[in-house]
Amino acid sequence: MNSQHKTAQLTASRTFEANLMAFFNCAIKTDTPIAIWRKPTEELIQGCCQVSDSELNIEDLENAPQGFMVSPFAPSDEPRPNYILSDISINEKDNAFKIHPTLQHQDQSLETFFEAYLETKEQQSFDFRDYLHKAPEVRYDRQAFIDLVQQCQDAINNGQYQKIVPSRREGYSYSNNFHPVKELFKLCKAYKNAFVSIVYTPQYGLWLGATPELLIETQNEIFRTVSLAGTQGVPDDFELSRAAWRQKEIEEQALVSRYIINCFKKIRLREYLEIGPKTVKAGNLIHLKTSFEVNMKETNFPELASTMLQLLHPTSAVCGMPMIPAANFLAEHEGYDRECFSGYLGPVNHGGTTSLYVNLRCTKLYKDGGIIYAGAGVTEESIPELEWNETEIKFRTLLNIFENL
Ligand SMILES: C=C(O[C@@H]1C=C(C(=O)O)C=C[C@H]1O)C(=O)O
Repeated sequence: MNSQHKTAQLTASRTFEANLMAFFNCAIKTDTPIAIWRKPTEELIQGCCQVSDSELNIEDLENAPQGFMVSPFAPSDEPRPNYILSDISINEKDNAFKIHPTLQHQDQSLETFFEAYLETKEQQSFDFRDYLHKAPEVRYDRQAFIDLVQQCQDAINNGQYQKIVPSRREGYSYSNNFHPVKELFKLCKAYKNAFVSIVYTPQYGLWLGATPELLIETQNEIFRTVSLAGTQGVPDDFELSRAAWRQKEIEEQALVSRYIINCFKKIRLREYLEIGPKTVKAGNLIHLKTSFEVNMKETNFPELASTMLQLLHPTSAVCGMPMIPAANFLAEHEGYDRECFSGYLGPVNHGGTTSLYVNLRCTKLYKDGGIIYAGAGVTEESIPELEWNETEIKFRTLLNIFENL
């Protein structure tokens, strides 16, 4: 049977959630890079995996093949693979696997994947945990984070920095019926304005998240980015018109906006639309957000996305200002490797659109539990205990959903 007929058979008469779960399980079992995502304000859940074995490092977004980009926070000396090709894809609307045309004739990897899929689908006892590594031990240490915030402030007061964004991580255990795909469906329902995703690659492991922060988007000739900072925890029924911000948050967010404008200046881009700052709700939190929009055709910047990606990441929303000294400060003092937390990820060249998000409100999943990550922007006005509280409420964005079975 050829793969096309087989894939039609594979998905017939099963719900999308069941197909997606089997797709995910099969990818984990066969160590195949996979991404599943839902964009903010959209309903459509989509997934893709790469069965061909090229390891790609893509910098040129404009000419990239359809796929999913995932990149860690810290730069590396060697180019690392950062791409999952869309060899096999599925979406909620069609509920059927699609095979990328370039693969139709090179079927061995497809055959192998779909055989494993059929086998996994029937395997009642399948447990994704069996294929993951054990979690590193992470000590709960409130004082260590408070001391780190204090160190950031001392450095800021010495005049070298305007802002530093320290972060921390914490371990948690799963309930028995925890499954990443089930959690993704719950996150999609709870957080309409978030980019919700699962990513697995042999190199970076398994990540699940619901981020409020767009890094860059291109949709036909329109380029977008945002500056997002300032955080307050709010109840479910909070009305945005009641939001009040302290000078600290207003300045902290303005700094991120200035950073973006400076990047535009560096490349002599003068025409952009700036909207905000506005208060936006992201789950249990509110933030200040300014949106920037550029018409790439009118300004004659067809490769703006690739250029801005190089200039923007890591923004002063997740690293600090000035960027390189702040990144060095964090590498020296933060005490752990952020891996994909506060890196970026998202679909590239799907129907003329590329959308990359900052990987926040995310967790790495292991055999015996998860590790959750959060950071907080520190300026000279920060109160260390409040920055600790901010990381605690940021953890709740995901943990409230996981616990609410
Ligand atoms: C670093 C994080 O968030 C960033 C920092 C924020 C802040 O300091 O207020 C707000 C949104 C994000 O840009 C995180 O969520 O872990």
